[in-house]
Order: sequence, then C-alpha cells, then structure tokens
Amino acid sequence: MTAPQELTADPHQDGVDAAVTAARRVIESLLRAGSGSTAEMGRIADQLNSVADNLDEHAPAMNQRMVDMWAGEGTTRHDPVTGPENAIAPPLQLIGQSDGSVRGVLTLGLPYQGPPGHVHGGISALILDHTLGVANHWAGVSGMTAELTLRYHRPTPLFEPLTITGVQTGVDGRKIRTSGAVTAGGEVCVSAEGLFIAKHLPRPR
Ligand SMILES: CCCCCCCC/C=C\CCCCCCCC(=O)SCCNC(=O)CCNC(=O)[C@H](O)C(C)(C)COP(=O)(O)OP(=O)(O)OC[C@H]1O[C@@H](n2cnc3c(N)ncnc32)[C@H](O)[C@@H]1OP(=O)(O)O
Repeated sequence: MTAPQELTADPHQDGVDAAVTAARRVIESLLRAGSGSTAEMGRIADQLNSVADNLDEHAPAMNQRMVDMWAGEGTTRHDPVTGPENAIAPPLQLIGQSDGSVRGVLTLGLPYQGPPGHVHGGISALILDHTLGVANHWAGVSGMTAELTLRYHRPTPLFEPLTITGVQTGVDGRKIRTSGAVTAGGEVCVSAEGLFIAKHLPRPR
C-alpha cells in the first residue's frame, strides 16, 4: 500500500510565493472594500500599477518563462487551483491517499463567490477538473479532460472548510474515468464525473 503523499508544490515563505500570498490578500481586500470604501482608490490603483510595472520590468522573456514553468518542479507551481505562484489559485493542497484517491481541504472567500455567501459554480468546476486530473496522475494514468459532468446538489458555502476529493474509477484503452466531489459538513454539494483521454501536449522547450 502506498503511503499518503503531498501532490502540490509546497508554498515557500519568501520569494514569489510570499508576494503571491500578498496579492491574494489584495484581491480579497478589494472585494471586501468595494465601492463604499473610504480608502483612496485612485492612489491604491497607482501603487498597484507601479508594483506591476516593476514586476514586468524584471520578468524573463515570455518564451523563456513558458519553458521554465513547465520544467522540473515548476510544473505544479503555476496552475490556477494549487499553484503557489498563481494569485488566483485559492490555493488547494492535495494529498494522494493510500486508497488511491486524492483529498484536500480548503475554505473559499469572497473572490470565489457566485450566489450570495456561496461558491460560484464555475469555481467548483475548475477545482474539480484539476482535482480529477491530479487523481489520474496519482493513479498513474493521466490525460486531458474530454468531458466533465457536474451535478450541483446544494449551494456550496463560502467561509467554511470544504473537502475536495477525486478518484480514478476506470481505464479503457485511452479513456480514463474519474469522479470527485466537494463536500461541506459531510454533505455533498457538487459531484463530478470526468472522461479524460490519454494525451499529453508537448512541453515548451
Ligand atoms: C510536489 C509535486 C508532486 C507532483 C504531483 C503532480 C500532480 C499534478 C500533475 C498534473 C495535474 C494536472 C491536472 C490538470 C487538470 C486539468 C486538465 C485540463 O484542463 S485539460 C484541458 C482541457 N481539455 C482539452 O483542452 C482537451 C481538448 N480536446 C482534445 O484535445 C481532444 O478532443 C481529446 C484529447 C479529448 C481527444 O482527441 P484525440 O484525437 O486524442 O482522440 P480521439 O481519437 O478523438 O478519441 C479517442 C477516443 O476517445 C473518445 N472521445 C474523445 N473525446 C470524447 C468525448 N468528448 N466524449 C466521449 N468520447 C470521446 C473517442 O470517441 C475515441 O474513442 P474510441 O477509441 O473510438 O472508442
């Protein structure tokens, strides 16, 4: 039996990961502030633009960045679900379990809101698509999403721990079937069934 394993890049306390953590806080704070805020938004916009100018000025060329981010440890650092270098990632940390499934727990805040106080359905779809992809990796046969069927059973709450699970259920030639769920307080909020096709795009080099 395989021991549980972390399937997500560990966030560092410094470097770009620390800046990304700060950026996530900015996104959340802007939503919290809204148009009724007494903060000087014009000045805040100038400050944020100067931060972005500084980052762009020091960034490698895009083609070089595309090579780096798909090489070595880079692979799991930039995706929009688990990536510690991606400010739009919640981020979710996934653990491969001994029973072959993958599992993670996260709490979503205002940036991921759809209906009032609840998670946007497209965000649940994003998280489940990625989790099913990681479940395939953990199971040893992975591919690209061909179909993703979601069932939204009940509204998914913001501000509460959500358990995200995924497991590969079958492989038939190049067709891979995978299922998963988002649960809150032990109740299934969203369930997913995915068909993946064993195919991998070449990594930029
Ligand atoms: C500390 C670190 C530790 C490390 C751990 C790392 C873990 C993490 C690692 C990695 C995690 C990554 C997680 C990613 C998750 C996200 C995944 C995505 O978002 S993928 C992007 C979205 N999907 C696309 O863009 C696909 C676009 N579509 C295509 O490219 C093609 O249509 C494709 C590949 C789906 C199929 O095309 P064809 O040409 O390769 O194959 P054909 O010949 O058409 O089909 C093969 C068989 O599949 C069936 N098929 C194909 N599509 C189907 C469909 N939609 N429905 C039903 N059957 C379908 C066909 O009927 C055929 O079946 P018959 O062999 O004849 O029986």
